Amino acid sequence: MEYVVAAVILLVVLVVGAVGLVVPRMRRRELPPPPTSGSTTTLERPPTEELPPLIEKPVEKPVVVEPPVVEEPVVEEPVLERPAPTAGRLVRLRARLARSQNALGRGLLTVLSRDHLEEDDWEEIEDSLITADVGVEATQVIVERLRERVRVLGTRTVAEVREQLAEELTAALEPDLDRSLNTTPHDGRPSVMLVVGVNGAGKTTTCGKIGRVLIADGRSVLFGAADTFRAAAAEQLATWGERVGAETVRGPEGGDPASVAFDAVKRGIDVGVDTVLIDTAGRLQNKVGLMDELGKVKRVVEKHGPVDETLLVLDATTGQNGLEQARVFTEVVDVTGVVLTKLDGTAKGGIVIAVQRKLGIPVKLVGLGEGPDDLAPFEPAAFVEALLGGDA
Ligand SMILES: Nc1nc2c(ncn2[C@@H]2O[C@H](COP(=O)(O)OP(=O)(O)OP(=O)(O)O)[C@@H](O)[C@H]2O)c(=O)[nH]1
Repeated sequence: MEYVVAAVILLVVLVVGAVGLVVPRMRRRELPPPPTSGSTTTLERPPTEELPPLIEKPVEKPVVVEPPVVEEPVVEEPVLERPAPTAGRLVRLRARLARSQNALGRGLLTVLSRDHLEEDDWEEIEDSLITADVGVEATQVIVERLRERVRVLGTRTVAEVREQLAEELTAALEPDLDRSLNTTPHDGRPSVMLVVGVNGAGKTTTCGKIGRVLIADGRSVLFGAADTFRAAAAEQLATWGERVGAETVRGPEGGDPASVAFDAVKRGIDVGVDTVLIDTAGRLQNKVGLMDELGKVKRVVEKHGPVDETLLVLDATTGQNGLEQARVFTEVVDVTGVVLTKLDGTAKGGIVIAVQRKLGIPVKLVGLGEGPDDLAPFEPAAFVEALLGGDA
């Protein structure tokens, strides 16, 4: 009997043990399969960074006391411009001229390339020059001389005749005339330059450009805004001055131009500049008024000493008409040089020859654009090359 009881107990123990082993295995089988190495499933790690820190340190933030923002006025140092050097300017600006002169150059070269120059051909050459505003008289002289040279030469090539025409045009421009500007101070005072011309011719702009030319060449300049008729003119001139570091003496709008001119020269003497440039008004509606005003400006300025240079500014686009206006000025003041502006805007560059011939005054400067450095000392040979549109 005892054996039976012992056997039953043993059986129960075995059964309980077997059940204990089987049940956990069955549970494990119900779990999802573990990820294999080729699977794209990504292992998700617990975001350790998101775990709360074990000990939270209190973050000490410095207390910043922002000063109140005080806006200081920005003092801008004026940046002075450096004008382009004047040497070789005409050659540099030649393209401007050549562009508007193409018709003349091409026309002339077409005629010159003909085998035999007949009477009609010479007339065609004359017409081309007259159309370019060279002037009838000057054209006749030029063509006559060219014909003579071609006749004497006998055989000729286009290049040779073109060269001879260039020489004749250059000769008509009197290359030996003195075209220098009288801008050197003397007798302990600055050189004084008056700039005159009809309104719109480009006086104020030219004054500014000349100032830059002089400064580029190492001179010191002072502007006198004696065009009190147009308030904007004084403003315009002062702006030119600020850009290159030249002082501008101005007067009240509608004030006495002679008084501004006088003050400008006085100031120029006091501060010891090299050149005083005086811009004047150019109302031509009333010739008597203009004569009176300009004459007075000149007389008053001359209380300080003689005017050294009087430049007449002429708009090249007004052609032969401009010549008549120019004459009025030569009657009032002793014009020593001509500035021919806006040559970039006309195909009639021949006006330079006509102006010099009619007025008997050298063209000293030419304006070839609105840009600040678009003013060039006049060089006859370089100008003619641009006129004919060939190689220099
Ligand atoms: N294309 C071109 N324009 C020029 C040239 N010179 C001057 N101008 C322009 O001509 C216009 C008249 O120039 P101003 O200098 O104001 O003429 P102004 O003679 O002083 O005129 P007033 O003060 O009214 O007597 C301006 O728009 C200039 O930019 C030049 O050589 N070429």
